[in-house]
Amino acid sequence: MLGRGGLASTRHAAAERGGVAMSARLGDVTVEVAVRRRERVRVLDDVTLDLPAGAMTALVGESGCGKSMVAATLCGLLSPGSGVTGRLCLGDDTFLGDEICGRDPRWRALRGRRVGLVPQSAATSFTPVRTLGSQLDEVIAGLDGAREAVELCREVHLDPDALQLYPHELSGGMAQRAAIAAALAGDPEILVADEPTSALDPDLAAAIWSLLVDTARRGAAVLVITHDMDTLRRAEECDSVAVMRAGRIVEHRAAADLESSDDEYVAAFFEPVS
Ligand SMILES: Nc1ncnc2c1ncn2[C@@H]1O[C@H](COP(=O)(O)OP(=O)(O)OP(=O)(O)O)[C@@H](O)[C@H]1O
Repeated sequence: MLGRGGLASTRHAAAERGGVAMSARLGDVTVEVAVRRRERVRVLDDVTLDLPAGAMTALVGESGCGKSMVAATLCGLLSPGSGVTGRLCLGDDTFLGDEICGRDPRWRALRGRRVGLVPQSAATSFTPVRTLGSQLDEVIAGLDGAREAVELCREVHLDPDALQLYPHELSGGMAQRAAIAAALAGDPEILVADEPTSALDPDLAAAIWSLLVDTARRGAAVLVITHDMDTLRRAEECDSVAVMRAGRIVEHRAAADLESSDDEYVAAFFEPVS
């Protein structure tokens, strides 16, 4: 049974913030990251992506196509020195061009509280020298979270005994669930999860997908970046899937429509594995 504590609290948080659930939109966003002095590489190319409140969106694409860059852009975590054009709307806040990078002061009130990230490298998102419990407590206190660490653990199907452990004592799957717990601590209205089930067995992966779908159904805009096409196929409640290639979104539609796409690259993602 999935924890329901966050259900009420996300609605409550949204109500306190004005009653309007937040959606996110990337509009014509191009990102170039600095690789050497005076040299930049284009990693996102004119990306437009709508993440409506209350909807679960998946983002798929070949390795290196820019999925994690979309996550970093949505969370204001692009590296300093990146060149950005376009527009990012997070609820009523609009960021233009380089404001998207993350140094704009408005990001401080947004990160964690309104926009949450489950990073791809879950294990390294915790410091190795402190227990998971002390780190989760700190995140909850910093974000004025409504739920305690034990409650968050139960919500993500992690045994609360794990709170006593140091990060190196967690399995990959435990670290992944701990990172999801940390991302949920501030009840964000926009949740970006980068490969949240890559280290989980199929049953746990399905449970985490249900949790993410629930998070969307209670009003959050949820983006899940994934290679886990089996779980994605079973997640019937996923509202739409965006497919990326070489820094661009090539299609964004309901999963059922993408299966019959004329684009071979897109259709290949949805072919059943024999
Ligand atoms: N800091 C950086 N400096 C230079 N290039 C980078 C940097 N970070 C990412 N890239 C490049 O940006 C492109 C997109 O990377 P990204 O991590 O977003 O891909 P991805 O689709 O998430 O891949 P994967 O599925 O393997 O995680 C890649 O070509 C990568 O090499």
